[in-house]
Amino acid sequence: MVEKYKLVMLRHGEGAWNKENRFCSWVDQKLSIDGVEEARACGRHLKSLGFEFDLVFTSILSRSIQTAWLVMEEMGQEWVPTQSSWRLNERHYGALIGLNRAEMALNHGEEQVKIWRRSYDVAPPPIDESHPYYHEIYTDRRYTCCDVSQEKLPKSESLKEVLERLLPYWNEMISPEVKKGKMILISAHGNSTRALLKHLEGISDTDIVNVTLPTGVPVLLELDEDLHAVRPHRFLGNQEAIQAAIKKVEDQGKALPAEK
Ligand SMILES: O=C(O)[C@@H](COP(=O)(O)O)OP(=O)(O)O
Repeated sequence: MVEKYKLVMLRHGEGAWNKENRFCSWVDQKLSIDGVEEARACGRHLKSLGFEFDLVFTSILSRSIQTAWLVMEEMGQEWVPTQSSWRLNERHYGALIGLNRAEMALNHGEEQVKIWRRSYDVAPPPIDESHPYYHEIYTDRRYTCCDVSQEKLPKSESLKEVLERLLPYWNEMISPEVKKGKMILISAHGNSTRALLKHLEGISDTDIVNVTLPTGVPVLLELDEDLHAVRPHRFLGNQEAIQAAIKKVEDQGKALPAEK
């Protein structure tokens, strides 16, 4: 297979609740101080590699938008048009939103937490009106401007369901631009990026369990003319540091507190 297009994807820099090891999902947390630096470092790295973007796509959550701004500012490419959609939002973690992963592992077991976090077709229990963040999410003005009505927005999602709501956006808005030869940056989230990687690389339902994304690290995907990946995705940067960052994210689901 011959490489024809390149695509850069990104999980935003560390958010405040990533630091506290809480499921953040559709709660609109800002980047932590470390997350701001991760995003800036990512921009500097992409600049040093000579990337020139034509279009940026983000979710409608601040941490993904803020990351895109910082990356593009460091690159001196602030002028590049940006489009945002709820379809790139993080997976809706339902009733788990706001809960601490290590406490959940203590109460429900590490295996169950891994299933909730990384399985392909298991959705966490849905959020309902009694949940402390329900009203904050569903009365937020940003969800009145989506291409589906508020009542149709998810109350919890498996990775499969994330892919189902993301694919129309990929097919209609992003992939035509890639096919025009535009260099695209997608600044999104751990699980919305996993869903897209699964689709483009043809990762199996069982192998996707082992894909974890660290925050603030660019992911390069090389695609053929039909937009299939010609080789597995590559994380750009210091590979040893990236592997350590991936392990840290995986360890967030262990019953012992993750190392800071
Ligand atoms: O919702 C969240 O807390 C994390 C993902 O959590 P895990 O799937 O890693 O538990 O999403 P992100 O930080 O990428 O927006």
